[in-house]
Amino acid sequence: MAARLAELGAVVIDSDRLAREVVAPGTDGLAEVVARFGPEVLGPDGALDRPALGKLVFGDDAARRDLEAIIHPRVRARAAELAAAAPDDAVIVNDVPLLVEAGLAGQYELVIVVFADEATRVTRLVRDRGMAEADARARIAAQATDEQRRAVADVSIVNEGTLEQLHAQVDDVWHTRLHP
Ligand SMILES: CC(C)(COP(=O)(O)OP(=O)(O)OC[C@H]1O[C@@H](n2cnc3c(N)ncnc32)[C@H](O)[C@@H]1O)[C@@H](O)C(=O)NCCC(=O)NCCS
Ligand SMILES: Nc1ncnc2c1ncn2[C@@H]1O[C@H](COP(=O)(O)OP(=O)(O)OP(=O)(O)O)[C@@H](O)[C@H]1O
Repeated sequence: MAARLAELGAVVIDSDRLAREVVAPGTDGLAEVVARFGPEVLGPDGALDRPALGKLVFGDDAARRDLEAIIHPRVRARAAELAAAAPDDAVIVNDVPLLVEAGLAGQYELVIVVFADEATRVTRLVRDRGMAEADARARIAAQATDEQRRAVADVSIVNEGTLEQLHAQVDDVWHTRLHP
Protein backbone atom coordinates (compact mmCIF):
# COMPACT_ATOMS: atom_id res chain seq x y z
CA MET A 1 0.00 0.00 0.00
CA ALA A 2 2.67 2.51 1.03
CA ALA A 3 4.95 1.38 -1.80
CA ARG A 4 2.16 1.97 -4.33
CA LEU A 5 1.43 5.43 -2.92
CA ALA A 6 5.13 6.28 -3.25
CA GLU A 7 5.02 5.17 -6.91
CA LEU A 8 2.06 7.47 -7.44
CA GLY A 9 4.06 10.40 -6.08
CA ALA A 10 3.40 10.55 -2.33
CA VAL A 11 6.12 11.36 0.19
CA VAL A 12 5.93 8.30 2.47
CA ILE A 13 7.08 8.49 6.08
CA ASP A 14 7.44 4.92 7.36
CA SER A 15 7.08 4.66 11.15
CA ASP A 16 8.48 1.13 11.26
CA ARG A 17 11.63 2.35 9.50
CA LEU A 18 11.95 5.29 11.88
CA ALA A 19 11.41 2.94 14.84
CA ARG A 20 14.51 1.09 13.65
CA GLU A 21 16.55 4.23 13.05
CA VAL A 22 15.98 5.63 16.55
CA VAL A 23 17.53 2.51 18.10
CA ALA A 24 20.39 2.13 15.60
CA PRO A 25 23.88 1.56 17.09
CA GLY A 26 25.20 4.72 18.74
CA THR A 27 21.80 6.32 19.39
CA ASP A 28 20.53 7.47 22.77
CA GLY A 29 17.41 5.42 21.98
CA LEU A 30 19.45 2.21 21.97
CA ALA A 31 21.19 3.24 25.20
CA GLU A 32 17.78 3.66 26.87
CA VAL A 33 16.56 0.29 25.61
CA VAL A 34 19.67 -1.41 27.02
CA ALA A 35 19.28 0.47 30.32
CA ARG A 36 15.71 -0.87 30.60
CA PHE A 37 16.02 -4.38 29.13
CA GLY A 38 19.66 -5.27 29.75
CA PRO A 39 22.53 -6.18 27.43
CA GLU A 40 20.76 -9.48 26.54
CA VAL A 41 18.84 -7.53 23.89
CA LEU A 42 22.06 -6.72 22.01
CA GLY A 43 23.54 -9.02 19.39
CA PRO A 44 27.25 -9.82 19.16
CA ASP A 45 27.64 -6.89 16.72
CA GLY A 46 26.26 -4.41 19.28
CA ALA A 47 23.04 -3.85 17.32
CA LEU A 48 19.60 -4.52 18.77
CA ASP A 49 18.61 -8.21 18.66
CA ARG A 50 15.06 -7.55 17.45
CA PRO A 51 13.76 -11.13 17.73
CA ALA A 52 15.06 -11.28 21.34
CA LEU A 53 13.40 -7.99 22.26
CA GLY A 54 10.21 -9.06 20.46
CA LYS A 55 10.08 -12.21 22.64
CA LEU A 56 10.32 -9.99 25.75
CA VAL A 57 7.66 -7.43 24.83
CA PHE A 58 4.94 -9.38 22.99
CA GLY A 59 3.29 -11.14 25.90
CA ASP A 60 4.31 -8.65 28.60
CA ASP A 61 2.19 -5.49 28.47
CA ALA A 62 4.30 -3.54 30.96
CA ALA A 63 7.53 -4.30 29.11
CA ARG A 64 5.94 -3.35 25.80
CA ARG A 65 4.69 -0.05 27.20
CA ASP A 66 8.16 0.73 28.51
CA LEU A 67 9.64 0.07 25.07
CA GLU A 68 6.99 2.20 23.40
CA ALA A 69 7.69 5.04 25.83
CA ILE A 70 11.29 5.03 24.61
CA ILE A 71 10.59 4.64 20.90
CA HIS A 72 7.33 6.43 20.11
CA PRO A 73 8.32 10.01 21.10
CA ARG A 74 11.49 9.67 19.03
CA VAL A 75 9.54 8.36 16.03
CA ARG A 76 7.01 11.18 16.28
CA ALA A 77 9.75 13.82 16.45
CA ARG A 78 11.58 12.41 13.43
CA ALA A 79 8.32 12.04 11.44
CA ALA A 80 7.51 15.69 12.13
CA GLU A 81 10.97 16.73 10.88
CA LEU A 82 10.54 14.73 7.67
CA ALA A 83 7.06 16.16 7.08
CA ALA A 84 8.37 19.70 7.60
CA ALA A 85 11.14 19.04 5.06
CA ALA A 86 8.72 17.87 2.32
CA PRO A 87 7.77 20.24 -0.53
CA ASP A 88 4.74 22.46 0.17
CA ASP A 89 2.58 20.72 -2.44
CA ALA A 90 3.56 17.16 -1.42
CA VAL A 91 0.98 14.54 -0.51
CA ILE A 92 2.47 13.22 2.74
CA VAL A 93 1.57 9.64 3.69
CA ASN A 94 2.38 8.56 7.23
CA ASP A 95 2.58 4.75 7.34
CA VAL A 96 1.73 4.13 11.01
CA PRO A 97 1.03 0.51 11.98
CA LEU A 98 0.13 1.50 15.57
CA LEU A 99 -2.13 4.40 14.62
CA VAL A 100 -4.98 3.33 16.93
CA GLU A 101 -2.80 1.98 19.74
CA ALA A 102 -0.82 5.24 19.91
CA GLY A 103 -3.98 7.38 19.71
CA LEU A 104 -2.74 9.25 16.63
CA ALA A 105 -5.74 9.05 14.28
CA GLY A 106 -6.84 12.62 15.03
CA GLN A 107 -3.54 14.01 13.77
CA TYR A 108 -4.19 13.32 10.10
CA GLU A 109 -6.48 14.79 7.46
CA LEU A 110 -7.45 11.39 6.07
CA VAL A 111 -7.07 7.94 7.64
CA ILE A 112 -6.83 4.90 5.37
CA VAL A 113 -7.00 1.51 7.10
CA VAL A 114 -5.94 -1.69 5.36
CA PHE A 115 -7.85 -4.73 6.59
CA ALA A 116 -7.04 -8.42 6.33
CA ASP A 117 -8.47 -11.34 8.32
CA GLU A 118 -6.40 -12.50 11.25
CA ALA A 119 -5.79 -15.84 9.51
CA THR A 120 -4.41 -14.01 6.48
CA ARG A 121 -2.19 -11.81 8.65
CA VAL A 122 -0.80 -14.80 10.49
CA THR A 123 -0.14 -16.66 7.22
CA ARG A 124 1.73 -13.64 5.82
CA LEU A 125 3.82 -13.10 8.96
CA VAL A 126 4.84 -16.76 8.95
CA ARG A 127 5.47 -16.90 5.18
CA ASP A 128 7.05 -13.48 4.56
CA ARG A 129 8.82 -12.78 7.86
CA GLY A 130 9.66 -16.32 8.94
CA MET A 131 7.82 -15.82 12.24
CA ALA A 132 6.59 -18.72 14.36
CA GLU A 133 2.78 -18.87 14.32
CA ALA A 134 2.56 -18.37 18.11
CA ASP A 135 4.75 -15.24 17.87
CA ALA A 136 2.59 -13.84 15.07
CA ARG A 137 -0.55 -14.40 17.16
CA ALA A 138 1.03 -12.83 20.27
CA ARG A 139 1.95 -9.75 18.24
CA ILE A 140 -1.56 -9.40 16.80
CA ALA A 141 -3.01 -9.84 20.31
CA ALA A 142 -1.01 -6.75 21.39
CA GLN A 143 -2.76 -4.66 18.72
CA ALA A 144 -6.08 -2.89 18.25
CA THR A 145 -9.13 -4.78 17.00
CA ASP A 146 -10.64 -4.39 13.55
CA GLU A 147 -13.58 -2.67 15.20
CA GLN A 148 -11.32 -0.05 16.79
CA ARG A 149 -9.59 0.45 13.45
CA ARG A 150 -12.88 0.75 11.58
CA ALA A 151 -13.95 3.48 13.99
CA VAL A 152 -11.08 5.77 12.88
CA ALA A 153 -11.05 4.93 9.16
CA ASP A 154 -12.10 7.51 6.59
CA VAL A 155 -11.29 5.00 3.85
CA SER A 156 -11.16 1.21 4.24
CA ILE A 157 -9.14 -1.06 1.98
CA VAL A 158 -9.43 -4.83 2.09
CA ASN A 159 -6.19 -6.64 1.28
CA GLU A 160 -7.34 -10.23 0.95
CA GLY A 161 -6.76 -10.73 -2.77
CA THR A 162 -3.87 -10.22 -5.15
CA LEU A 163 -1.34 -7.40 -5.19
CA GLU A 164 -3.05 -6.14 -8.38
CA GLN A 165 -6.38 -5.91 -6.53
CA LEU A 166 -4.67 -3.99 -3.73
CA HIS A 167 -3.06 -1.59 -6.20
CA ALA A 168 -6.38 -0.94 -7.94
CA GLN A 169 -7.92 0.14 -4.63
CA VAL A 170 -4.94 2.32 -3.76
CA ASP A 171 -4.98 3.97 -7.20
CA ASP A 172 -8.66 4.74 -6.73
CA VAL A 173 -8.05 6.42 -3.35
CA TRP A 174 -5.16 8.38 -4.81
CA HIS A 175 -7.23 9.75 -7.72
CA THR A 176 -10.41 10.41 -5.71
CA ARG A 177 -9.15 11.53 -2.28
CA LEU A 178 -5.42 12.27 -2.23
CA HIS A 179 -4.60 13.83 -5.58
CA PRO A 180 -7.93 14.61 -7.28
C1 LIG B 1 9.79 -5.36 19.39
C2 LIG B 1 10.56 -5.05 18.13
C3 LIG B 1 12.04 -4.80 18.42
C4 LIG B 1 10.44 -6.28 17.18
O1 LIG B 1 11.09 -5.98 15.97
P1 LIG B 1 10.66 -6.67 14.56
O2 LIG B 1 11.80 -6.38 13.60
O3 LIG B 1 10.27 -8.09 14.79
O4 LIG B 1 9.33 -5.93 14.12
P2 LIG B 1 9.14 -4.49 13.35
O5 LIG B 1 9.75 -3.41 14.16
O6 LIG B 1 9.58 -4.62 11.93
O7 LIG B 1 7.56 -4.31 13.42
C5 LIG B 1 6.71 -5.02 12.53
C6 LIG B 1 5.28 -4.94 12.97
O8 LIG B 1 5.12 -5.44 14.31
C7 LIG B 1 4.03 -4.79 14.92
N1 LIG B 1 4.50 -4.11 16.18
C8 LIG B 1 5.71 -3.52 16.40
N2 LIG B 1 5.76 -2.97 17.62
C9 LIG B 1 4.55 -3.20 18.17
C10 LIG B 1 3.97 -2.87 19.41
N3 LIG B 1 4.65 -2.16 20.33
N4 LIG B 1 2.69 -3.27 19.66
C11 LIG B 1 1.99 -3.98 18.74
N5 LIG B 1 2.49 -4.32 17.54
C12 LIG B 1 3.75 -3.94 17.25
C13 LIG B 1 3.54 -3.75 13.92
O9 LIG B 1 2.51 -4.33 13.15
C14 LIG B 1 4.73 -3.53 13.03
O10 LIG B 1 4.39 -3.06 11.74
C15 LIG B 1 9.98 -3.80 17.40
O11 LIG B 1 8.74 -4.11 16.87
C16 LIG B 1 9.84 -2.57 18.29
O12 LIG B 1 10.84 -1.92 18.58
N6 LIG B 1 8.60 -2.26 18.69
C17 LIG B 1 8.32 -1.14 19.57
C18 LIG B 1 8.27 0.12 18.80
C19 LIG B 1 7.00 0.26 18.05
O13 LIG B 1 5.95 0.44 18.66
N7 LIG B 1 7.09 0.13 16.71
C20 LIG B 1 5.95 0.24 15.85
C21 LIG B 1 6.00 1.39 14.91
S1 LIG B 1 6.18 3.00 15.65
N1 LIG C 1 -2.39 -8.96 -1.45
C1 LIG C 1 -1.06 -9.10 -1.57
N2 LIG C 1 -0.57 -10.11 -2.31
C2 LIG C 1 0.76 -10.28 -2.44
N3 LIG C 1 1.69 -9.49 -1.88
C3 LIG C 1 1.26 -8.47 -1.12
C4 LIG C 1 -0.13 -8.22 -0.92
N4 LIG C 1 -0.25 -7.13 -0.09
C5 LIG C 1 1.00 -6.74 0.21
N5 LIG C 1 1.90 -7.52 -0.42
C6 LIG C 1 3.37 -7.40 -0.34
O1 LIG C 1 3.75 -7.65 1.02
C7 LIG C 1 4.85 -6.83 1.40
C8 LIG C 1 4.52 -6.08 2.67
O2 LIG C 1 3.50 -5.18 2.42
P1 LIG C 1 3.28 -3.94 3.31
O3 LIG C 1 4.61 -3.34 3.65
O4 LIG C 1 2.22 -3.12 2.71
O5 LIG C 1 2.70 -4.66 4.60
P2 LIG C 1 2.54 -4.05 6.00
O6 LIG C 1 1.28 -4.62 6.55
O7 LIG C 1 2.72 -2.58 5.95
O8 LIG C 1 3.76 -4.72 6.76
P3 LIG C 1 4.31 -4.19 8.16
O9 LIG C 1 3.13 -3.86 8.99
O10 LIG C 1 5.11 -5.37 8.64
O11 LIG C 1 5.16 -3.01 7.78
C9 LIG C 1 5.12 -5.90 0.24
O12 LIG C 1 6.24 -6.39 -0.48
C10 LIG C 1 3.87 -5.98 -0.61
O13 LIG C 1 4.16 -5.80 -1.97
